[in-house]
Amino acid sequence: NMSGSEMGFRPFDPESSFFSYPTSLHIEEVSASIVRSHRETTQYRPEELQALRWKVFSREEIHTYQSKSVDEMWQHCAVRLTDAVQYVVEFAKRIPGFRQLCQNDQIALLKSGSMEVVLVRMSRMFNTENNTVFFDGKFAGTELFKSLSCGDLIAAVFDFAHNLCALRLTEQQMAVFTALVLLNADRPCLEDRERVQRVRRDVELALSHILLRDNQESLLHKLYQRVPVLKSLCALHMEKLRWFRQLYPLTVHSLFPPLYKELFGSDTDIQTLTTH
Ligand SMILES: CC(C)CCC(=O)N[C@H](Cc1ccc(NC(=O)CCc2ccc(Cl)cc2)cc1)C(=O)N1CCC(C)CC1
Repeated sequence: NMSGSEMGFRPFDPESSFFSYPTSLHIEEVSASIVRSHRETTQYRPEELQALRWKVFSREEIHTYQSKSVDEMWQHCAVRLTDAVQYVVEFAKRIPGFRQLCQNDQIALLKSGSMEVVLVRMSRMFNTENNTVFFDGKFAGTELFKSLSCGDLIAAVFDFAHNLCALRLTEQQMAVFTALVLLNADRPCLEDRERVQRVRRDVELALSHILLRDNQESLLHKLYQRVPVLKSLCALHMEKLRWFRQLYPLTVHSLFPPLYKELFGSDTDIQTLTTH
């Protein structure tokens, strides 16, 4: 008969790292709690978006958007963007371990990660059949955003949403993936990277556990491959925003939502993020 160690049992050794390794029950709890937070903070459930799928803007409605001035349309999108970011902030606060990070690190992770999560979540409201994204209650094609005059950015946003949508992530996979996007220990200005890494480790295990259970381990590699594209898309957003702010400083200063400036502006005073 096989000896104890051959059968995979280890002698009890409280000093070994084995006992700090989270149990699969703990990992189940982490993924269940992240999926619940995701459901509570995504504004629309998949079945609702499915039902709205073919509500597209009429030619007249598209024309109305296209006749807006550049700064008017930017302001309109900034409000929508801030709205989406607000829900991501709520989601982050409910990720197990996030609230235990120091305030500085919570803000640093949100400043650098919330836009990325908005862009990942956008793939949930993308219709790959007619290349439209959900906006203002209906589905819109790229032509609707013409007056933003940043066609390259809009094309990149639609491309990214299309490719991610094609992976057909389940809500659970999306929930845990977006938690991983936020819990990035390599972000700038973090005070306690090891702490972020520890919180991240359980979420990494949760994602592998979910993909293994769904028999979709190949998805892990595909998701990690999308991360650099996500980063470049955010960088493009920031670049365009700097371009816009140079052209319309007053609009950004007085008409953009405060949260927007805190998150994407350079000024560090972050009141809205931490209070609500
Ligand atoms: C009801 C919820 C389920 C929908 C949640 C949701 O994800 N909404 C997004 C948020 C959003 C908004 C704008 C962008 N980017 C741009 O418009 C590029 C130019 C730009 C950059 C910066 C500023 Cl300040 C202003 C304009 C990205 C994402 C949304 O409203 N969208 C999707 C993407 C298109 C391009 C615009 C409309």
